[in-house]
Amino acid sequence: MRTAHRVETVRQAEQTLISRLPDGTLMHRAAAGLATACANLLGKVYARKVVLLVGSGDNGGDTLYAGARLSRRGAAVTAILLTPDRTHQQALTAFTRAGGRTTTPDNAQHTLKQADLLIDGVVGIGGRGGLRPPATDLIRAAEHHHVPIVAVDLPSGVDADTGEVHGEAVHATLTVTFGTHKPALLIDPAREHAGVVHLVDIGLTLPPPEAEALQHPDVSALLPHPGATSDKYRRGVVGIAAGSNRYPGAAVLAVAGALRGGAGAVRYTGPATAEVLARFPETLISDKGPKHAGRVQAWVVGPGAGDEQAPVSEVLALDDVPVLIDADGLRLADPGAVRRRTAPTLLTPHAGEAAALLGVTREEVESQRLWAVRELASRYRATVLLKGATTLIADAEGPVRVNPTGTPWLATAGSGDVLSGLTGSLLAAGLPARDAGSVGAYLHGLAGRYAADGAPTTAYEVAEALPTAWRDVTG
Ligand SMILES: NC(=O)C1=CN([C@@H]2O[C@H](COP(=O)(O)OP(=O)(O)OC[C@H]3O[C@@H](n4cnc5c(N)ncnc54)[C@H](OP(=O)(O)O)[C@@H]3O)[C@@H](O)[C@H]2O)[C@@H](O)CC1
Ligand SMILES: [K+]
Repeated sequence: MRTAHRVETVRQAEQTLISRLPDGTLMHRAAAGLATACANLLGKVYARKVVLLVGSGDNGGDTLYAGARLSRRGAAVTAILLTPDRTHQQALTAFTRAGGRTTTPDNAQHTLKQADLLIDGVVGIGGRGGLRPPATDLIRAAEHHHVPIVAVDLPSGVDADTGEVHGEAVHATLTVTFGTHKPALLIDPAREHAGVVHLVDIGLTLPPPEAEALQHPDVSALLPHPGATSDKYRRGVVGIAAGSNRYPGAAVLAVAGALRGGAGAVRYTGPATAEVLARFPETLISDKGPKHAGRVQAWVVGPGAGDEQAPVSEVLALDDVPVLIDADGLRLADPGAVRRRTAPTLLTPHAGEAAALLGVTREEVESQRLWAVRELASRYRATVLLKGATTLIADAEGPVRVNPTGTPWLATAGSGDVLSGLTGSLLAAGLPARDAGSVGAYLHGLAGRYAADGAPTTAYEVAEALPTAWRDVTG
């Protein structure tokens, strides 16, 4: 599990540790890890041209100490001091003693153009707002000349706690972060600025995180495993109330996902019975609507529903069964009925649907994803899975789960229907809503990568790749 903590939490952990250690220990640990990561990226250090962009805080201090280490290993290191009168003095002394040179922003263009590497020490967890001049022009020049950039702790200009970006921010090749990830390193749009993220352990003891990203072993531990005695009912039956005369395909795709999600059986109700049975004869069919459909351990409602209100209301009224609401169902669901539910409810909007539910623009959701997912969870008293390049899964409180496995190829028609069926199946198999959402998104993203393999793919192929993703995770 990768975990991310807010700035305030990091600072508290730092204070606790610092009081027990000699002065400067943490900064030296950070700088040592940073220098090693830069050396690994460079391949060979000797005679390489390294440029440091040094801001006014400890982030600049880390950068100068790392620059000193690289200089001692034979690199030609030049520090551009953005605010010379506010530079970290001890670090600057160490840097110049190690043979590093300094320059001012006005004289830096030529040095930058020739650099093999730029280390971004403008600002770290103490930053507010986007880049400021003259850093803005220098970063633009480095990006223009394709100089690889290593960001120190965070890409300068991003908001550490929220992943928001107000103004311009560095686009790093590699971010070397200290002690723990920060939410911005997991959550878009900031995450896209971070490149590869490398964590340096500096010995902090940390409380529960603000955000967390599952990895293979975490997902494997959460997946349902049938025992010798489980029959189809013990493994869970998932009900799918989806599709309409206009969108029968959504029902087929939701069932396709549900059949690969670990439930023992899939029960379908809706107008696309013929289409579903033609593709999946193993589906149990009910023509009486959700209320009288028989035993079901979780319902999925909404994919391709069009304007069919009745199934959504019926499912929401089933108070002892977990429910996943997707797509048209989100628009049709009565917010009061969702809030009053006592069994778990999982809402799975994309940014446009989330915007409609919140009464804001899609752009506002895209730029404030953490806020949007938390706000929806709190307004609806539900678990919310906000789809996107990095899907977020949140309850009103507790760590937000960030799914790292997505691929842009998943932005294809019907892909969300597969996800809703799959996730509903995991709910029926007994996973809590947050786990079902995060495991569903993880497998779905991985399946998307297998199905696409670098080329366009279809939602149906994503569903077919789910067993491969499952085996990959558990193997
Ligand atoms: N905590 C830990 O465990 C450890 C922390 N460590 C390191 O310390 C870093 C935090 O250091 P920090 O607190 O000195 O803040 P930092 O990020 O350098 O910036 C503050 C300065 O930047 C300025 N400034 C603000 N916004 C700006 C902008 N947009 N553009 C330009 N400037 C801007 C602001 O000035 P002002 O806004 O007042 O003008 C202020 O002077 C952390 O990220 C890590 O690298 C490690 O050594 C190991 C242990
Ligand atoms: K930085």
